[in-house]
Amino acid sequence: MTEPTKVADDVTKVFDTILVLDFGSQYSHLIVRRLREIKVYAEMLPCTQKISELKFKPIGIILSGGPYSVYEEGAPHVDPSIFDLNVPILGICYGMQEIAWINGKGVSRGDKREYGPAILNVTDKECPLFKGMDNSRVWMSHHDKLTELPSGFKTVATTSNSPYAGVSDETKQIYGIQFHPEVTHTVQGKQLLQNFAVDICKAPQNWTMENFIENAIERIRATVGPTAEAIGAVSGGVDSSVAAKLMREAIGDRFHAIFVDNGLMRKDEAIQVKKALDDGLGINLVVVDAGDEFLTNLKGVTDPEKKRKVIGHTFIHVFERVANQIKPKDGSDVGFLLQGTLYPDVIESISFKGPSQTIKSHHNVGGLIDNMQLKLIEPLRELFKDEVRHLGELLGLPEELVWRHPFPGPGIGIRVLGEVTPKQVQIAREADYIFISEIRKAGLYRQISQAFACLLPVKSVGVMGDQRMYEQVIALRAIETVDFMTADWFVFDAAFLKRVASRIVNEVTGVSRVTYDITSKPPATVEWE
Ligand SMILES: Nc1ncnc2c1ncn2[C@@H]1O[C@H](COP(=O)(O)OP(=O)(O)OP(=O)(O)O)[C@@H](O)[C@H]1O
Ligand SMILES: O=c1[nH]c(=O)c2[nH+]cn([C@@H]3O[C@H](COP(=O)(O)O)[C@@H](O)[C@H]3O)c2[nH]1
Ligand SMILES: NC(=O)CC[C@H](N)C(=O)O
Ligand SMILES: [Mg+2]
Repeated sequence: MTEPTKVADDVTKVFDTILVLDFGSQYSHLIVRRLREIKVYAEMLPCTQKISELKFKPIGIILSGGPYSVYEEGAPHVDPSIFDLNVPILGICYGMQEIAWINGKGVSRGDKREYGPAILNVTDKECPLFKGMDNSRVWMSHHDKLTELPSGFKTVATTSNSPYAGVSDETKQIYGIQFHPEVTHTVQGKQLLQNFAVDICKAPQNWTMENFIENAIERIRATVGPTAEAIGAVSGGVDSSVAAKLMREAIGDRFHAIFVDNGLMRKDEAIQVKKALDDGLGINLVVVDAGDEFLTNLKGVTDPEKKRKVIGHTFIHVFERVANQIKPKDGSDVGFLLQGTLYPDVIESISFKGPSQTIKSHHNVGGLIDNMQLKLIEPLRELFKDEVRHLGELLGLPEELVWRHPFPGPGIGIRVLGEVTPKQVQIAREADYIFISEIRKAGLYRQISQAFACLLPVKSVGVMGDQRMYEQVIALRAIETVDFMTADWFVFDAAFLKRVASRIVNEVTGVSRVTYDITSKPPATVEWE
């Protein structure tokens, strides 16, 4: 008998990991991002993490910045046993002040706040942290400062305002910097993080999606076991499609995907999703046509929040009904539920929000878990969106699917302002189709983060073929964004907008006017409802 392959139950057992301890800086997650970009695996945990309860031994630790002052009562402090792990440590801003506070308490409020660029002067050219760096711009964001060197440390870099811009204790491999290497304004920030991770911590630079895939599939197999079956809701969006494809690779047709056509999808979407997932990727897909149910429940509802609730509840209802009809071959019950949770969701739930606030619990799709008592599988929970896209490409998902603009679960339901009726949905859908087709034709689809058409519940006068028209208004929205938290409107050339407007009023019955939304987020949100 052959020994079963031993499967690591956690990514940190396969990839050497740098631990980022978060003190609540708005940039903390960027430290993780930058390390991943240089193929070093990193995970973030709150600064209050007890080292004895850590599931893995990191190869290095980074202490992030944070809004507090180390000398304040109630300020967060790191578990001092990080210093007993004998791994390199890098403190950034608050992180450096924390190291100084622990090693001599020389931290106090500076005369003036320093926010913005400074020029780095590397005074110790031998310091491995600053290898290849000098005279470049770094980004500062602080008010507190070191008043003296922590014991055992020396100065390795300065700026005109910060005599302790970089400090080190090379025998213990502990480093501190006052500026933020994780933001792109720090020109050689990535170089510094690479110096720390690769040269000082000896990180192997093996974090690639090629290396991730195999292990992820093995981990799913080990979790689900040889006979159990799993279900998952898929939308045709990139996250759920990539997660579904991994499940398919891991457990074949013991994975059942459910796609709910809520009648609020884009034109031909249900057909396309079926074609891509079922025919294209061999995923066991159940398509549920529930359009009537959604539209019936939406009758008379105009309040945006109420609409979202109605759509959400109907979705859970339909999903549960269909899930209960799926019976595994061995007569048992379905045991697992797939969810496409990504690392930003995880980070949001573990970020350090301050001593007085409780840490937010993980939010997830539709409350399915509470109701369904299924065990959760989240194969993408360590990944950022661009990593998921790369994974999708490697798994052979079509480009069209991998680079699809995000589409909200409530779909056209929140893009028809006012009451959602089949007729209104049809108008919004046709206009959206023309807009997106023209964007594709112009080769702009990948430059734009998200684009769609909205139907406004106002009427406006027009004239067409000598006849008076009194019809509705379509608003077009196209945005550029990195993270969808902030966004700016996309600048089309006038000829493009003319073409789209003319096609929509000519081809879509019920529209007399087209406008283009030129509001940034904030203050406007991406969706109109
Ligand atoms: N019409 C649908 N049918 C089945 N599941 C759905 C549907 N719409 C949304 N979902 C579920 O809700 C989850 C969250 O949707 P969300 O839009 O955030 O992610 P996505 O659709 O997978 O990816 P993307 O962010 O690229 O749209 C999906 O992953 C999927 O599990
Ligand atoms: O799955 C989703 N369910 C929703 O209820 C939902 N509401 C907004 N969005 C998408 O989130 C991003 C930011 O949108 P807002 O600026 O409108 O909040 C944009 O990409 C929106 O399309 C949703 N996605
Ligand atoms: N960005 C930071 O980490 C700031 C740390 C500390 N609150 C200061 O003002 O210096
Ligand atoms: Mg989606």
